[in-house]
Amino acid sequence: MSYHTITLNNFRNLVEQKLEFSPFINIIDGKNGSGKSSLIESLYYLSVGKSFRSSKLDSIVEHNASGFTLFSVTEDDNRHQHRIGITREKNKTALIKIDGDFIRSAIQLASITPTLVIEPETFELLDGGPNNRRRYMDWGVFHVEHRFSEAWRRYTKSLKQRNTLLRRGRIDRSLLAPWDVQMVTTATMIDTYRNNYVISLVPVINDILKSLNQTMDVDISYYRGWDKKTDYKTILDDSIERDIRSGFSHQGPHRADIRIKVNGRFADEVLSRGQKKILIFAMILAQGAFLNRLSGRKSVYLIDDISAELDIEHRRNVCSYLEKLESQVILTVVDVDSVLPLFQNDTDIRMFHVEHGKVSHVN
Ligand SMILES: Nc1ncnc2c1ncn2[C@@H]1O[C@H](COP(=O)(O)OP(=O)(O)OP(=O)(O)O)[C@@H](O)[C@H]1O
Repeated sequence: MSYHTITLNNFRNLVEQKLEFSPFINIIDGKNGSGKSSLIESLYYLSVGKSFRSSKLDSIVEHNASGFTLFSVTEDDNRHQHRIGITREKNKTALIKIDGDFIRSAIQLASITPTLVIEPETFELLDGGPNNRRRYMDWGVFHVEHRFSEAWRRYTKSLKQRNTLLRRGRIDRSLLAPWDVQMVTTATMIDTYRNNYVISLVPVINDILKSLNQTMDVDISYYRGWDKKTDYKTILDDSIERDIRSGFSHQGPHRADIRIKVNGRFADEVLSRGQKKILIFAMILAQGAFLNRLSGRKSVYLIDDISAELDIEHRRNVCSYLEKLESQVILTVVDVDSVLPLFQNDTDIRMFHVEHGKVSHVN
C-alpha cells in the first residue's frame, strides 16, 4: 500500500497541510524543531490510530487547538483507493472512518495499512525493556497470522479477569478456573504463532544484512513467557500462591521476550551505536520483506532521521536497499544532501521542505 495524499489539521505544529506523496521515495528535510518527526508521527497515527511518541493527547493536539484531524487517501496493493479519516477532540475518544464508515477498533485500520517505523526510540528494541521487543514481534505476527489478534484479545481479557480475582486475596479457586482454561488455550496459540514467526524471520534478517554488506550473523532466541519444558496449565496451578500474594499473574505470553545475538554475542552488549542502527534497519526491513514474500503485500516504511549514526558507506547501502524495495518510503533528514546523491537518478523521488510547521513540495 501507499499513502497518496494526506491532509493534516492541528497535529502538533502542523496546523494545516495537504501533501501528495510519491509511491516510492519521499525525502522530508528541515531544521531541528521544524516538524519533520511530527509529519512521520501523523502518518504512523493514520496507520494504527495512535502515536509512537506520546499517549497523551494534549501533547499531540496543536497547543491552541481543541483537537486534530488527519485524512488520507491510500492506495492498496490492488490499486484500490481508500479514504481514512481520524478526528480526535480533547477529552473525547478518536473517531476513525474508513471509506465513510466509522470503525469500532483500530485493528481494522492496522490491518489495511501495514506500516513500519524507524525512529530514534526504535533503538529501544535492543537496549530497552521487553515491551518494545514484544511490540516488534507482534507487528509481524499480527500481519501474517490472522488468528493472532483474536487469540490475543481473548488472552488479555482473561488475564485481566484473573488478575482482578487475584487482587481480592482470599478467593474461591473455582472462580479462577474458567479464566485459566481460556488463558491456557489462547496462550498456547499465541506461543505457536510467535515462535513460528521468529523462526521464519531470522533468515530474512540475515539476507538483508548481507545485502547491506554486513558480516553480522544474527540469531534470535524466543522466550515464550514461561518455562519451555512446562505446560502453561501446570505453570498457572503451581504459581497460584505467589500470584495471589502479588495480585497478578507472573507468567504467560504477556511476559514473552526475544534475545538478539550477533556472531554469538548479545547485540545490546557488543555492538556500536552505528552497528545497532544497521541491525535495527535490517530487523525492521525484514518484517516488510517477510510479509511481502508471504502475501505479496507491500508495507510503507517511515524513517525518521535516517542519517543519524550512519557513515556515508552505511547510508549508501541503506538507500540503495530502500530504492530496490519498490515500496513507499517516507524519510526525514536534517540535510538533504546527506542522502539525495545516494539514490539513482531515475528513481521517483519527491522532496519536501519543512519550516516552522509548514511543509512545501520542492521541485
Ligand atoms: N502539540 C504541539 N503543538 C504545537 N507545537 C508542538 C506540539 N508538540 C510539539 N510541538 C513543537 O513542534 C515542533 C516540531 O517538532 P518535531 O519533533 O516534529 O521537530 P523535528 O523537525 O523532527 O526536529 P528534530 O530534527 O530536532 O528531530 C517543535 O518545536 C515542538 O516543540
